[in-house]
Amino acid sequence: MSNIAIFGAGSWGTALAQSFASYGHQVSLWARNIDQVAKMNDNRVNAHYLPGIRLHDNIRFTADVNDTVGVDYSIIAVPTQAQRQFLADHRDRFSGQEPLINVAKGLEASSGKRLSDIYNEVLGDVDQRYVVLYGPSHAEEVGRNMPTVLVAAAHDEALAAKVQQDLMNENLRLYTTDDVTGVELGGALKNIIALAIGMTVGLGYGDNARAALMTRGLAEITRLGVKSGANPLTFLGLTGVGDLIVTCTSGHSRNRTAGVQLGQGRTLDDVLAHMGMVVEGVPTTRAAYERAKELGISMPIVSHMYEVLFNAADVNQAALALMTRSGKSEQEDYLN
Ligand SMILES: NC(=O)C1=CN([C@@H]2O[C@H](COP(=O)(O)OP(=O)(O)OC[C@H]3O[C@@H](n4cnc5c(N)ncnc54)[C@H](OP(=O)(O)O)[C@@H]3O)[C@@H](O)[C@H]2O)C=CC1
Ligand SMILES: O=C(CO)COP(=O)(O)O
Repeated sequence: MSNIAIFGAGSWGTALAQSFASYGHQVSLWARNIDQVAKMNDNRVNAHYLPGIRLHDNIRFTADVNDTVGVDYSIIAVPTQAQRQFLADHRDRFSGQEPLINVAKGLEASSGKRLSDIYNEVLGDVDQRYVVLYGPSHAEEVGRNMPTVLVAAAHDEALAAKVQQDLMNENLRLYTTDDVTGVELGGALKNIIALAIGMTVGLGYGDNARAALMTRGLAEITRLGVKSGANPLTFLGLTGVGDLIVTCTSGHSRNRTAGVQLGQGRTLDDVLAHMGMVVEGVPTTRAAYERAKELGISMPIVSHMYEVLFNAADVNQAALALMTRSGKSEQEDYLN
């Protein structure tokens, strides 16, 4: 059994803590808010982020990152836009040898960068310690030990295999890959499509529109991914089509929920102010839009999402513009 530190006691960090603790691992769950730590200690529940679940006795709570030195694995579940600063603030804490497992899904809005790039920039070259653990997985289910299948991606295949061997349990199956780029892009970009799908729900569009958005969204994700050096097959896997399906179809999804509210006519500021949880697809839309421009890739859904989110474009007009693009060949258009 392993000693695991999890940084970020939002819904995902807490759910993973519960899953690992339930199967015998010792988990330290770090939150920045000392009052939240005290409440979790007293009540053994994360009332805001994962209500209704009694947290396992193998989890200890802390607000001190240095209280977690010497663990076998550090798992970082702080939202994407906060990770650069979080790592910089605690650079010494992360200067050890243990694997660093990132579970946040997104691209940095200010730079368009993937999280593996940010880790290397802030902590020095940590490619040999870096793992990304993604897949179709809502916290509300993982926290209740409902069957879930993820992918551990690492440049060092032996490290991915060690994570698989150490952390897999009967309700959390892990696959491995060395395609860090593909896994990071699939996990980040599906949130944009889930926002778009939510909008179609809010607008009263039908199942046909949603199936089309998922399929053509996957084409855009694959296009950006392949141009960035990813293996195209990764986008047919758990962290591509798998995560796209769960996020676009589940009532648990924060991105889809935000999209529904936007489709119903609420403003972005209002939706984000009342969500109470992170909506990664919003900043990632900005990042993906800029990356697509830099790389010269056509990403029409992402471009229209950018206009709707940040330039107050009308969502019905955006849908019409997508429907009336010039005719294309499906296969020829897939990677071009
Ligand atoms: N929820 C899910 O089902 C899944 C989420 N993910 C990914 O995990 C990541 C975290 O998401 P999730 O747990 O859902 O988010 P939540 O909104 O549930 O929680 C966010 C957590 O991050 C903390 N936080 C916010 N800003 C900072 C900061 N600057 N420094 C340190 N901590 C900070 C919050 O603390 P505070 O309360 O003090 O603000 C809170 O504990 C996201 O990238 C998401 O895409 C991946 C798979 C599944
Ligand atoms: O990544 C997720 C599911 O795999 C969570 O998606 P949301 O952030 O939209 O809830």
